[in-house]
Amino acid sequence: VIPGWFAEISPMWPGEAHSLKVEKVLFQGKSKYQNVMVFQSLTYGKVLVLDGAIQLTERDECAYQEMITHLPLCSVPNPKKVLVIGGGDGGVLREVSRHMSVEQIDICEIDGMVIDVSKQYFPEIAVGFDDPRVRVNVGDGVAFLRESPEGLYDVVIVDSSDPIGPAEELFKKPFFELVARALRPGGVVCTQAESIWLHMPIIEDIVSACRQTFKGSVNYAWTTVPTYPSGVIGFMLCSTEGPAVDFQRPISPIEKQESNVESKRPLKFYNSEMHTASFCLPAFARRAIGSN
Ligand SMILES: NCCCN[C@H]1CC[C@H](N)CC1
Repeated sequence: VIPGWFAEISPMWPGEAHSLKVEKVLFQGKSKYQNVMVFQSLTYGKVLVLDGAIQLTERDECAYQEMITHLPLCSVPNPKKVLVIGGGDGGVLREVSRHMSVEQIDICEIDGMVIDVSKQYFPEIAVGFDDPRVRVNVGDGVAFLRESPEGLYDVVIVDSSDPIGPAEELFKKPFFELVARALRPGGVVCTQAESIWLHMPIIEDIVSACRQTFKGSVNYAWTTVPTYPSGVIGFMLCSTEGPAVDFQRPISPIEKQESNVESKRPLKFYNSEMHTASFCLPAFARRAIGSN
């Protein structure tokens, strides 16, 4: 370890470790589920770390939060009911609240410390919790879905950490089956789906579980996030049987919504071209994932 630097060392990405120069550690804690740390970096703003894995930095969180949210929400007409599993930093909530058609935003985050720490150190991200449509549940997303009514949600967003630790169950078929049950016909789920450079075997397992579970379309999209391992992150976009969803052509371009939020805080990353482009895969990934 180099003094003054945070190195993201993990068995999830052996032999490599993205590093950020640390100015000051602002918070260190241990919740019921994981180690939580916040530090001020020299060039990426404040950084949130869970069990040694970078969850977000102020400088590039826009790419992840905007893509994971607007890829699903701009793929269905008039989304009204949205569920976020994970997402305790509030960034996805902030992005969902841009959509004026949305009436109800449920969130189920397992670790209350993540919510508290985000509100204290990342107010620009935790602002998502202020939206009156948001209903917060602190608990396990699997249990939440077991208790939620069938066919309730238009969109489910699974904004999870990595499949090591509290999020492990969120990458397996039984969880996807609970998500499919909670979605309306033609409803859409978007999940955090790791890196095509680092996790092809994991992604292939996720894709095959999703193909067995979601009888609409199953697509993989990806984008660039400099501070995530290998500098990219992917998303599974799946729809249940019902009205067809064409993920590659956004039907409700968010940029054109007359929401007052847009004027106050314009999108930094997502637009319709990036939406369509995010489903284009390099040859090795297309061969492994396929597309339909
Ligand atoms: N809501 C914060 C983002 C959580 N997703 C991250 C994706 C990349 C992982 N290595 C760490 C979590």
